[in-house]
Amino acid sequence: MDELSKWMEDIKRNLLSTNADKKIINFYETDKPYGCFSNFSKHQITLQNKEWPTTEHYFQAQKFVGTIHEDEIRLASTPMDAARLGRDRNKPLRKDWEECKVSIMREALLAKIEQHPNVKSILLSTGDCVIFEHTINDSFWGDGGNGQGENRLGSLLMNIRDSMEDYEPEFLLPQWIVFPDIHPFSIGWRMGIGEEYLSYLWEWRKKQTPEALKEYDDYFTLPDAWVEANQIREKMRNKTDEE
Ligand SMILES: Nc1nc(O)c(N)c(N[C@@H]2O[C@H](COP(=O)(O)O)[C@@H](O)[C@H]2O)n1
Repeated sequence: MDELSKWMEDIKRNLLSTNADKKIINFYETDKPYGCFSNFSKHQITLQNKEWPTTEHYFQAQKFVGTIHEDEIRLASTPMDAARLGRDRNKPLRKDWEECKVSIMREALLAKIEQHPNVKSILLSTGDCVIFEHTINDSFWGDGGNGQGENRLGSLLMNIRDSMEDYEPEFLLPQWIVFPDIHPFSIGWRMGIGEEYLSYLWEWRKKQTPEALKEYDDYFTLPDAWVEANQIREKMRNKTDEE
């Protein structure tokens, strides 16, 4: 690599490593961005020659493997029902549950990711972001809502992501997070570091699937100043078209 190319690579590396602490994806509700990471998301999996409506159904049923409760949970109408049945302590919980529950969760997540290419592409698109199941309802699988939880579900997702063959750690935050002081109408987006960043962001976006970009755009919502600027731009464009 020649001197100039090396210098440009260094600039790019420095630019993309800023704001690393903001590379965070919180998920929980299935109807919110990155909700496909939740075990309650409606992604059917096939495991052990059986179909499971969600990873939650599979996970909860494995607490009673080999008993009538396993199929009872598999056939539950919703993941919430499956969780309720699985948490019923009147049922005979398998003796080794504490030792095997994390590997069973991993098995279920792997099946979901391998059997649903859209979930796989969304997971891969998170690059080197830290993924949290963000909820006060769970301090083992989730982050406890205050970051003090163990976040085992988020960690498993990251572990699977990072070991995938086509994994690329690159993840670019939206421009308004990286350069909050550059106004949407500023010349700063058409020259210098702002323009440079937009070109990297554009290249990165081109590598993502439409499903992954939808999650990204829904998660990183435009700040008011950018919404207003886009509306003004749109008005100006329409006016020019009319003339
Ligand atoms: N929706 C919901 N409500 C709760 O109260 C929860 N703890 C969770 N977390 C999810 O529950 C599953 C594990 O349940 P167990 O408590 O180990 O039976 C797992 O899918 C967590 O992500 N979700």
